[in-house]
Amino acid sequence: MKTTLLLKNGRILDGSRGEPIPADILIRDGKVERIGRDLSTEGAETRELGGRLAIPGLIDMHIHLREPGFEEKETIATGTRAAARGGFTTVACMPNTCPVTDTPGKVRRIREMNEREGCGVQVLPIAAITRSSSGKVLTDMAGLKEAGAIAVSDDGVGVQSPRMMKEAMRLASEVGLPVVAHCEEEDLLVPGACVHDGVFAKKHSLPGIPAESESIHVGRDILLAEDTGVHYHICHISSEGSVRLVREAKSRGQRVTAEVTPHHLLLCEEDIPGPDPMYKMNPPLRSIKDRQALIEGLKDGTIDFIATDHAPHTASDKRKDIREAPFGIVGLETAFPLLYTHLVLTGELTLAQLVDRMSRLPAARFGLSRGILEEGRVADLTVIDLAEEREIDPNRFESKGKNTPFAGWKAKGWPVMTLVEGNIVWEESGVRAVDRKKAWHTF
Ligand SMILES: NC(=O)N[C@@H](CC(=O)O)C(=O)O
Ligand SMILES: [Zn+2]
Ligand SMILES: [Zn+2]
Repeated sequence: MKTTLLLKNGRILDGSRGEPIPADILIRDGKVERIGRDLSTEGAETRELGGRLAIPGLIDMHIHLREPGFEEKETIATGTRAAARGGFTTVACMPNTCPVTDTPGKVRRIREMNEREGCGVQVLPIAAITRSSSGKVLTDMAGLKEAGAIAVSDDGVGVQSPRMMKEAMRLASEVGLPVVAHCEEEDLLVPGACVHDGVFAKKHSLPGIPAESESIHVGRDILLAEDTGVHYHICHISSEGSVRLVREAKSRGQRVTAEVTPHHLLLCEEDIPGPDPMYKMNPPLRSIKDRQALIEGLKDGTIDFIATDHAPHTASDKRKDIREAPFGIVGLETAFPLLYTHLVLTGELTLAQLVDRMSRLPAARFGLSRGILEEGRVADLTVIDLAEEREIDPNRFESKGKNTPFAGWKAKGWPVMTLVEGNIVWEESGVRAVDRKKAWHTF
């Protein structure tokens, strides 16, 4: 049942605007009906925002929900709750489940499971490029699209054969699906490679993953995509070389987009305290130079937006030796506060730029009619408390995955309420406490 909801005294910031404006938001029938001062409506359910920031619902185009097949790591129920708690109203889930999402029926099943078990967050399935993501036979992309897949990806592995990739791009272009690429050339990997092939690997005598194993695929795919006209999107871009290649392709007007994760923006190999699997993810944390190139690329638009690559694993998975433990860390419940605290408050990005790169831009690049907070739009929005500082405690995550290197970090900018299509899907108790001055971000 859709109700009328009135959010009082918010500060509204949409990535496309520069400054937040103080206003109330009236939501009716799942849409933003009015944004303005001193709104009132008989009988509306009301929330006092106390000057807190209201932004378009965050959008994460790269997460792993693990269901079906790996329910001990995450389920659609727990993963969508983690998304809602992190302020995300739309997430796109990768197909590396068991079985791999590689048929129209499996795409439909994810959507049905989300209808039944999800907490209300919009889940957009990404289907596989090749059957079982084994790189050999293309999937039925027309059928996948018809079933509701929004893109194709073999995330978890790179498509090794350039011929296969070229065929995939031709087909994807024909049916109108973006190709979302996990860029990794296996010929450049050594067995057990688990961290970036750099100073940390050397110090701990660990087999390394070279930066070129990513960038060689980025370069290859940009060349392959050129005359197919496909929308080619690069997952979790991590190296300076890859950023340079994307910048060059964009300067020629090619339809290439890229995402970067919070952890690659905030950490590099020098921040890894020891051979701890909590710092093991693919691609690995690279050099400080790579990290700086990612921040630069995000600022100048070479990198289009931020995606968490939320990759939950069990505690026993992550207790293994770093060579054996699986790659991946969770991200949904810490992304916004970490980036606000460590990129906005430090002056690297403006708040509006961060919001834009986590809402409007991912939506725009994938043609989703979301990510903008204005009258007449779908009421997907998130309320953020910019003032209160809290420590990251994985035990309080809604996600089953507690695998984060950010445990114990202090951050500000916590989501306190998340609305999808006008329904409150997550609300923190205590949100009503009002201390306007404290809640306002100073510009
Ligand atoms: N990023 C990771 O380290 N792991 C992902 C796979 C992937 O995104 O490539 C996973 O599924 O666990
Ligand atoms: Zn990947
Ligand atoms: Zn991934």
